[in-house]
Amino acid sequence: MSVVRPEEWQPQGVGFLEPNALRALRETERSVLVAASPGAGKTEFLAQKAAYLLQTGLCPAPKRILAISFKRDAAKNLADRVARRCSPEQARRFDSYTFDGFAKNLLDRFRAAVPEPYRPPADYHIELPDINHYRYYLNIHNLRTINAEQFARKLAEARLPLNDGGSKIIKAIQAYWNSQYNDHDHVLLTFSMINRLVELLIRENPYIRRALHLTYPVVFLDEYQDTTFAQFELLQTMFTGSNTIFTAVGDDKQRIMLWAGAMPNAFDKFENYFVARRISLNMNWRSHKDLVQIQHFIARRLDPDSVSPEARADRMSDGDIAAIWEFATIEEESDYLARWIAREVREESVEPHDIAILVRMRANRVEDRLAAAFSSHDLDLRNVARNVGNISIQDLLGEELTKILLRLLRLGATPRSPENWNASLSDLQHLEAVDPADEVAQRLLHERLQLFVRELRQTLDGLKPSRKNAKQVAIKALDFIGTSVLQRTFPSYHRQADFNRVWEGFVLLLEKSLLNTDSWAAALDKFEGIGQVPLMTIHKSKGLEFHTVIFYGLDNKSWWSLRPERPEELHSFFVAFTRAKQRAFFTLCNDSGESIPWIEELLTSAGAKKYKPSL
Ligand SMILES: Nc1ncnc2c1ncn2[C@@H]1O[C@H](COP(=O)(O)OP(=O)(O)OP(=O)(O)O)[C@@H](O)[C@H]1O
Repeated sequence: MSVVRPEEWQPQGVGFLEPNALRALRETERSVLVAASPGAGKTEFLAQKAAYLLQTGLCPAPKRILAISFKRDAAKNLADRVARRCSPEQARRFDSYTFDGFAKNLLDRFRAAVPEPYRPPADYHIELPDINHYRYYLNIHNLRTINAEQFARKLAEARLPLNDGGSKIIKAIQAYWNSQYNDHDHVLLTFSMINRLVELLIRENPYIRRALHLTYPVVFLDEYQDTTFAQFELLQTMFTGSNTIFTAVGDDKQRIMLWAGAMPNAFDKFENYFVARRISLNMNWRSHKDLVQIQHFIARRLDPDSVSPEARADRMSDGDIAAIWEFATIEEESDYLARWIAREVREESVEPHDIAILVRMRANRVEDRLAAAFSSHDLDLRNVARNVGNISIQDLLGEELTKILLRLLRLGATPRSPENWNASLSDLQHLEAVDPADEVAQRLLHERLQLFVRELRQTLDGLKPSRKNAKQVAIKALDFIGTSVLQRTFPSYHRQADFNRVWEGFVLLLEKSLLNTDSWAAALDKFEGIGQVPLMTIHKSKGLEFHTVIFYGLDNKSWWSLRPERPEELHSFFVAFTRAKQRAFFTLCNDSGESIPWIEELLTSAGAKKYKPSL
């Protein structure tokens, strides 16, 4: 693999990077904190910096880059961007994880080294509790005087081992750990407990620490503004004393996880601890000038010092770009949205998956409300938070197993697909650990894939694309790859229960996608959400972007917490608004609640209109 000289390296796949982005990219001696507004290209910058370090040999093999994002699909998005810009061998040295995924991976690999009495059995179960879980626990254990939110926060932050003679809350936390470990055949761990276990494991184990230092000279942190105290502490425990250089990107105005323990002073902490250089980006590549102007008006409410970014995208539509749509009834609202989206798809050629419906909470309820009207206009609504088995659709799509099997199925379902062919070949090389320079082995791999694709095409040609045939087809693809090969290659599938969760979700979603579908190719599109209108909470929309965003429910009941005295809610509002490339609309329905005057005033002063729409 040829190495590019650093001074000759050029940005990959984009025209150019702004001077500050280049400065931050070439800074490899010191940690950097890149602070910038929505759409400034922070995630893209990380992908470019990864390409720079990998292609110039500044991060030489076998050393790797560790990238940590907040959500599974953000980690996937970043890994995909790097894969598009680098050779497969280079891209494989880019480890893109979520915080939770990385911590769990370390726990599963080094579980035997976790000190007693905290060492969990290999078949521990993962629990995803909400606040009611803690309320219930405190209630039944007569600990009602302890506030559940405070308990959850402290549980996430308290260092292990817990001190026996500790305060009341520490004693309650110790009792909680005991109760989760009580039944040895059914030990239950939450991700915050896993974080604490791994922090203890690494603190106590200099060998693991050293291995981390040697493996990862470079660490990236995406959406850094929402890092929690426990996550930051884990990073400190892992990398203190190393030469690892950190690059964090984030936007203070998009901090939406304060309720979950995000550090309010995350940026200062980073600068001080890592002696980092702070660099700002000044462009907005996502949205056009008129929309950026409205965004900036809202941004100034969050931070009076915020600087107006330079908009780089073109405006593509003439009509309204931001408005509050008012409706009398839920039926009227659902009908209008369905008809409006259907018209946009038909007449303006906007793809259904490029029009997102965002909600503050309770996406399932909104899905129930909208589904009938949407289907009567031949629109499919995809609620990405819905679970298929025990995994959400959004998470499932970020899984390696999903990516590998989907590519194979696409090869079987479409006559020609060079992109999937190359990607599948590269998957096989990786899974079978074939040396790219070994021509004989490469040819054999090629022939194996060719044979399989021919067989799969024959199978699919003779098989009705129906729900009952989904599993048979999925098994065919899985058998070709081999369960044990996947489990050996990806640490997150080592435990059978983790593998099964993803595999079962894959089969269930394939079955679902085959309902009322007349071809295998169309079912795979449905599987990926192509041609469907996504519905998600603001939290799930972080880091994503859409041609048009429709925020559903700008009323005082659907968004009761949107009050001037709760700045973090305005942050959420800002995140929702800034997902739009071209237009952002808000619905207000009298059946659902009353208007929120201060936010309406903010929007209308920024340039948005308010009216009762009709088609
Ligand atoms: N240098 C560039 N040239 C052209 N397009 C770019 C460039 N940088 C980013 N983009 C595009 O701009 C959009 C926004 O980029 P990105 O998602 O990286 O922004 P971000 O700062 O991470 O946004 P947010 O904080 O809102 O999630 C993407 O579509 C990306 O492909």
